[in-house]
Amino acid sequence: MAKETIRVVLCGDDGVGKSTLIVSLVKGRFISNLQDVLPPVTIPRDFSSSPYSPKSTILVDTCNANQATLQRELKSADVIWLVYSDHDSYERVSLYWMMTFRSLGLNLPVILCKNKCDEYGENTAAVDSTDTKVEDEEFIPILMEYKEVDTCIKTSARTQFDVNQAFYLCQRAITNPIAPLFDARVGELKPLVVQALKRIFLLSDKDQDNYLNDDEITTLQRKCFGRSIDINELNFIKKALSDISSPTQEYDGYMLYVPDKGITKDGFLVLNKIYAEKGRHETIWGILRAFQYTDSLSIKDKALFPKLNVPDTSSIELSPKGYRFLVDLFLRFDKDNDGGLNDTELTFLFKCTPGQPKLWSETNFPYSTVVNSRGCITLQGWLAQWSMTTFLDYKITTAYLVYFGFQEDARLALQITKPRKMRRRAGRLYRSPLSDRKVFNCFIVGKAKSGKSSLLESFLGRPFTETYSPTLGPHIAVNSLELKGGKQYYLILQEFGGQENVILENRDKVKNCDVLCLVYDSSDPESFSYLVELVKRHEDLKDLPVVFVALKADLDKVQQRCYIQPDEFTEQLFVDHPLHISSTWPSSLNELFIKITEAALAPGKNTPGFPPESKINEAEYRQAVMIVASTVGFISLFTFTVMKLLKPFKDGS
Ligand SMILES: Nc1nc2c(ncn2[C@@H]2O[C@H](COP(=O)(O)OP(=O)(O)OP(=O)(O)O)[C@@H](O)[C@H]2O)c(=O)[nH]1
Ligand SMILES: Nc1nc2c(ncn2[C@@H]2O[C@H](COP(=O)(O)OP(=O)(O)OP(=O)(O)O)[C@@H](O)[C@H]2O)c(=O)[nH]1
Ligand SMILES: [Ca+2]
Repeated sequence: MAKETIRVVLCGDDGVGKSTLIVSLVKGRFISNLQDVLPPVTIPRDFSSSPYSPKSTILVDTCNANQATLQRELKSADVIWLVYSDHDSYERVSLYWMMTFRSLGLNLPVILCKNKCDEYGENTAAVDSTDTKVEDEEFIPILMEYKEVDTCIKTSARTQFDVNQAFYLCQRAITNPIAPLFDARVGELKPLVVQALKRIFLLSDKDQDNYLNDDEITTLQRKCFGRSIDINELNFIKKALSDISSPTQEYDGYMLYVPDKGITKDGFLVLNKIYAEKGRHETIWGILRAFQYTDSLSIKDKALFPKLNVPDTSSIELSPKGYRFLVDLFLRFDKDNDGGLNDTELTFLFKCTPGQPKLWSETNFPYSTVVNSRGCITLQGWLAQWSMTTFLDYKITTAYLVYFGFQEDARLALQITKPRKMRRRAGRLYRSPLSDRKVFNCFIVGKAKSGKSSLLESFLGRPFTETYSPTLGPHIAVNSLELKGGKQYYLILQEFGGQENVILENRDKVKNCDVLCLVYDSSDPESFSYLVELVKRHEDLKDLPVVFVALKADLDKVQQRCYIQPDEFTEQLFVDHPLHISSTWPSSLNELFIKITEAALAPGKNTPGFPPESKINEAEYRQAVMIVASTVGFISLFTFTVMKLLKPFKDGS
């Protein structure tokens, strides 16, 4: 609840018992002959209050002698406790008080209270049973006419009858407001509430048979109210739903409850509507809040987008808990158990969300990942897709986990990888090996028509096609793969179409690239010079691990029309010669994807410009000899070392 303090302003005609009610509430007993106006009284939240109740509630007494003060107090109120006690003061409720509130421009909830009810019955015990009818007759026209009137209640400051309850209703008008839930004029739940409750029904219908069975209701009850439902209460609800949907009743023709199956979605909505009509707003709010709804009936941003401190060079991955939740979700929605989610199943899965993430439609989901022969996303693809989503924009993941009904803090479904460390060699920095990451991002760059898209498609296990259609914008593919030893990784491959240069100039994008895959068409003589130019143009790229690839190995290899041939070029950069592969040879592709992953895991070995360790040692050694050879001390030391090394040989021989 946003409000920490709420102000309850008591008003009503002279002598109706305003001051006495306040004292009665605070002291717990009746005191007569009080001063006209009491100073404001602050009542702190007690330990038994709900977490949504305010920290403190201020009760403000008023009198009618000073109109200016009265008006000022009314304007500062959060809720008005309007008291009357007899026929005359009742008449003035609509003739004077409600009019006054409206003319002052107050749009506040009003709790209408008929005090001194001890005077109407012979004794208090009798009051609530015999007098109810009269009260109802008095209250109904006011409730009908003034939507501001939240609830009506009768009290007795003398006998303490329902004084606490009246106070509670004042608080409730703020903490569990009815206005956002129910449209009193048309007598229906408001559309946003209906939408939220439908989503809650979907999430609670675990076995997805469209009924809430006893177990599901019990689980829902425990989630919302922290206790299990009483069997009698449950039977009462079922009977009530059956009764009101029987012939000639209000919901004749509706299916609200089906014996042995459970409560239907309509039944669930009608039940909540009845709660609203009966003034049990807090029950509806209890349900909504358990599912993270705010007072404006949207899901809390704090739940959708929890704060996460992510170091600049870390990445975000799904935790085992996150993967488990997504596996369960997939299996639950794969109704026909064929290992793929078809359109209907996907639509149903996304029903409790605002629709598929924008990122997904932009990346041509499900064709961004593995689909089966019927074009349905498989479990492998589903997990790969979420691994990619989490890597690219983890906020999408936390939000959707909440939409899907992830019960805990969405952060528990994620893990932040260690910040990337840098090492220094020969005066240059390079990326340290990684041990805690399993999702890697690889950029595939190369001349148009060199075969990048075909590579992405084969990565997803799709058959090779001869037809060429140029890639205009970015194109992404994600899949899992296993390295020797059985460790599983996810690899995101991206090509950029016409935007290649723009992306490679963007430092943030390059920072998030784990491996750069430089491809050329070994059957096209004009293909390699493109890469040489590209490496020259973007100096930054030399800090990334790179893998050179010669595509279309099934076609005849030609001499590259370039001042330097591919093998020579890679040698100059101290990286491996291009790997020759073909999208028509699956085993060669496998080799490549493993190589890419290994380059991501051990970036140092694949970063251009670093001679292999042995060559460095040789160079350093030669340098050392030159520096120290002049000193005699070194020579003896050196000789000593050599002798030590030689000795065991001698001994052994
Ligand atoms: N029988 C009965 N008398 C009550 C009750 N509450 C208040 N009274 C009496 O009604 C009279 C007026 O009570 P107050 O509390 O002064 O009324 P008020 O609304 O503050 O009146 P003003 O200060 O004049 O605006 C006192 O004599 C109270 O003892 C009640 O619940 N039952
Ligand atoms: N023989 C043979 N042809 C290939 C191979 N890979 C791709 N092709 C063909 O080469 C042409 C271009 O392939 P794409 O994968 O679209 O090339 P691209 O690099 O994505 O092209 P752009 O999107 O324009 O940059 C297509 O006609 C493919 O069928 C291969 O390994 N062998
Ligand atoms: Ca008073």
